Amino acid sequence: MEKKLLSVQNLRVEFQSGKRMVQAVSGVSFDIYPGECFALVGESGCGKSTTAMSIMRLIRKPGRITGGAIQFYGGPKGLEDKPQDLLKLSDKAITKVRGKQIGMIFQNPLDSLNPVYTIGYQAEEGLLADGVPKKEARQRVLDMFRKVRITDPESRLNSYPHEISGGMRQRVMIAMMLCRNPQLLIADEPTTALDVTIQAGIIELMNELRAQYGTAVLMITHDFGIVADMADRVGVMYAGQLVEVGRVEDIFDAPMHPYTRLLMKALPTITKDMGRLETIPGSVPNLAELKPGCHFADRCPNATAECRGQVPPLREVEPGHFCACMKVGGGA
Ligand SMILES: Nc1ncnc2c1ncn2[C@@H]1O[C@H](COP(=O)(O)OP(=O)(O)OP(=O)(O)O)[C@@H](O)[C@H]1O
Repeated sequence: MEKKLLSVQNLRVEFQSGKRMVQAVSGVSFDIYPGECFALVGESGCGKSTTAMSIMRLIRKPGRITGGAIQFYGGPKGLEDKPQDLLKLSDKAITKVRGKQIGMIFQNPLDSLNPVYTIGYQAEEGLLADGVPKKEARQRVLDMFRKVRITDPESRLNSYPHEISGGMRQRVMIAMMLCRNPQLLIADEPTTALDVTIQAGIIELMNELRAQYGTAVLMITHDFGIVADMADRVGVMYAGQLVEVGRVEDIFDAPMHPYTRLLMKALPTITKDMGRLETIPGSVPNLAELKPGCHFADRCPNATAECRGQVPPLREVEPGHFCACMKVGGGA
């Protein structure tokens, strides 16, 4: 069996909202293999970012990880046989994993960059923390700036974050993360804030770098176009749960879950040659008031009484293709 890099097991995260608990992530499990791109997709509020932030242990109050394990097999010298559970690491130990072994880029790079320090200083900081000598750190940053095609990289080192464009800032972030040679890069909607043409360049760049460095990517997106361009496998999230997981070609050719099918029909990138755009009737349930049974039942064209009885488990319906629906593959 292929070795895993990361295994998220039955992750649960909740947020306290006044007196109520919002179940942002309810029992999510998935694996990421070395070098692959796994995409988490779903409508806004379904728990994608919360899942990603849990891996980095960046959930802050009023949020709390209430259950599960996040087994990480990455080590300083490559894959380890015995994983470490990121949820059990001390604060000091997780700080060493963050950035060095698992990097993360966000929708808005300005949230991660400090406005008062130059880009060069910030990019070198991580490498210096890894014990790389100053001169070598500068050279590595410069080499990576060239790789991500930052124009005039030497003078960019002395620029402040607000002095460069949004697309260039995202290139800087990618360079900053990849120069530390992480085994996993988490990218949370990295191109959503950018113009379409700039978006395409960033996706192309990420694909190139992934091929070159063998970095696995967890891509968080609501855009199936990006999934098609980048992902090897996809996990579709709905109301804090994974409802379908499979290879990208299987999900595109034969989506199994009614939510995945409706989500794909509702996307302009998928339907542009097929005519009318459809919308998914109803709205995402309130995560503080989840009813028993399948969370999609109220919006599902196929739902019957049995769907409201219990949450359908994610089952392997075909090799490598998992679905959580009572009506698919002979029920629960
Ligand atoms: N700091 C917070 N306080 C309270 N609730 C939160 C907080 N952060 C997230 N949530 C709730 O957790 C749920 C999942 O949010 P999350 O941001 O993970 O979803 P998402 O799929 O990434 O959506 P988006 O694409 O809009 O970021 C939502 O119901 C959201 O309201």
